[in-house]
Amino acid sequence: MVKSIFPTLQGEGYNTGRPAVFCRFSGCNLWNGRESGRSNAICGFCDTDFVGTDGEGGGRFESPATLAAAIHACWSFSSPAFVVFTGGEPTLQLDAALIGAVRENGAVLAIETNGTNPVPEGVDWICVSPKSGAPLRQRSGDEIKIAWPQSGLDLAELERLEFSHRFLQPIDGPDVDHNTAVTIATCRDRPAWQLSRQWHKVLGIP
Ligand SMILES: C[S@@+](CC[C@H](N)C(=O)[O-])C[C@H]1O[C@@H](n2cnc3c(N)ncnc32)[C@H](O)[C@@H]1O
Ligand SMILES: Nc1nc2[nH]cc(C(=O)O)c2c(=O)[nH]1
Ligand code: SF4
Ligand SMILES: [Mg+2]
Repeated sequence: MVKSIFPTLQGEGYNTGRPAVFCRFSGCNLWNGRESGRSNAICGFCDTDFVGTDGEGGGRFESPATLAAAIHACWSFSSPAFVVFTGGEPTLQLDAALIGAVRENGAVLAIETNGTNPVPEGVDWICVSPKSGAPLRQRSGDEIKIAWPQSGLDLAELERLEFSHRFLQPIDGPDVDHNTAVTIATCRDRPAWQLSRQWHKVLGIP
């Protein structure tokens, strides 16, 4: 099930500013997506509506080929598409068949995952965003990008994992100004980490 498929610029982390097609899967294993469930959720600060299939380009796709075609229809250039799988939690649905179907057109594939499940082979860019209280099974990748601050996450321990780039991203919401100040201070204390801003929110793009 897919909540939405849309072209935009990657707004976060290492690939900030890069044109991309986002495929947002429905559903997550750390929150049911309903406001009433937020206080009991393992991940309680999520900024995303990933319930159902009612977003732009969303739906139930009958095969990997039809979903791949819908994704590629959002990329109107001759250069290979840059496709970001997100959600919700994309590892609950992204499998070898879909990876194969999307790659067939020479696309570069990226994933935004909470790391609770290993990412399948064939994804070119892995961004892991660990969540306090959830198991971390995908322990290597291209970038680790932590919504910050989160008590219960140990940055010294996370620095030892094999990621090429490390980001802290202020948690958006009612405390965003405070969280931004805390995140700036944490980066200044621990230079292994770089600040990630959610630029799509600043720019008013999806
Ligand atoms: C909506 S999640 C979907 C992918 C996956 N479930 C995950 O958590 O990585 C995409 C990214 O947004 C981050 N994020 C979610 N809510 C946020 C918030 N309120 N402020 C800042 N970043 C947030 C996540 O940590 C993750 O890096
Ligand atoms: N522009 C843009 N960049 C993003 N990077 C990660 C996002 C996500 O929700 O996974 C996201 C998003 O929702 N929009
Ligand atoms: S794990 Fe990701 S999609 Fe799930 S609730 Fe947390 S931020 Fe949202
Ligand atoms: Mg988002």
